[in-house]
Amino acid sequence: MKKLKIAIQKSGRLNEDSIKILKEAGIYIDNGRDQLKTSARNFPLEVLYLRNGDIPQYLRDGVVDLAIVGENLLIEKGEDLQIVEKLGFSKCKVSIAIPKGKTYNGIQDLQGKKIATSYPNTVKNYLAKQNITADLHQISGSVEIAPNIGLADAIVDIVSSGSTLFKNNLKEVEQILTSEAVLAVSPKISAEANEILKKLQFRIQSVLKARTSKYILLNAPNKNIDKIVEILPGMKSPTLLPLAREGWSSLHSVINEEAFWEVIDELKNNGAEGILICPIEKMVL
Ligand SMILES: Nc1ncnc2c1ncn2[C@@H]1O[C@H](COP(=O)(O)OP(=O)(O)OP(=O)(O)O)[C@@H](O)[C@H]1O
Ligand SMILES: O=P(O)(O)OC[C@H]1O[C@H](OP(=O)(O)OP(=O)(O)O)[C@H](O)[C@@H]1O
Ligand SMILES: [Mg+2]
Repeated sequence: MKKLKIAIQKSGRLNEDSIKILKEAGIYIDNGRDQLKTSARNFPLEVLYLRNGDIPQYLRDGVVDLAIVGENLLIEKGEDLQIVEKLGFSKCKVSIAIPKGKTYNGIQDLQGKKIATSYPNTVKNYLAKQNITADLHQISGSVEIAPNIGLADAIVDIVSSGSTLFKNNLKEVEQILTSEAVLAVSPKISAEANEILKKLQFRIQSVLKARTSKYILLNAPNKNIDKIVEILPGMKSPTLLPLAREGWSSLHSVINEEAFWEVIDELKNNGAEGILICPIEKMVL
């Protein structure tokens, strides 16, 4: 039987969450500590554990059909590759940072300066748009140390919590882009593999939808039901069940987690009681 070939990062920031999202989609694979290639037990999927940085080329060559990769890396060296799904984890920024003590009046301050980065194309394109030319030094890691050892005036690197910048006495002055883990597809994917991809994508979408949604149950006086239905975002027709208590109903619905706390207050102000919020494992639309 034909299998879909997926690349996931062998080790690093993307590895664990990549395996987790497949697992939540009901696809079980080994973690790749010893093997570089494995097959899913219950889905036509072959998994190759690769370096994040090598993945764009493997996609381009058709060595793998798809991959879970950092969006920022596709911007750096895979702009020709198609993203079919944003996966919502490994969120970060790619930013310009300079020593804390230095003043910064704008991008023109970087004209002719030395910039250390692992993402030269991203930096070049960003600066070119603003008519700035700088002296780029490509290094593959520990970029934040560069200004402290006299290698550069500024750096461009990934920022998440900001703690690496802080520890190295640097401050963020420009945000170039935001990134998250994405599912990217090879331009050489076969029709047969594409059919399996559609099935995988459907499962992943169910997982992602469930991750951002909560199931809500509450009791409310019948006279306030219309108002409460109005408050609950996104649900046109919630389930209503009569309670043994005269004049009251139980209302069930699905709400988006982000809107959640604001709505809870409004619900309480409108007489809602016994509010339960439950996680949803899968959401099939
Ligand atoms: N601190 C972070 N917080 C959130 N996401 C991050 C962070 N650092 C990196 N990422 C994201 O995870 C991806 C992988 O980063 P990681 O540092 O694990 O590997 P890498 O150095 O890009 O690659 P390789 O696997 O080739 O060694 C990055 O492209 C970025 O999208
Ligand atoms: O803002 P923060 O939360 O501190 O995260 C940012 C840091 O995380 C990444 O490095 P990583 O830890 O992946 O190490 P690496 O350089 O070996 O890839 C990135 O290159 C930054 O250095
Ligand atoms: Mg890293």
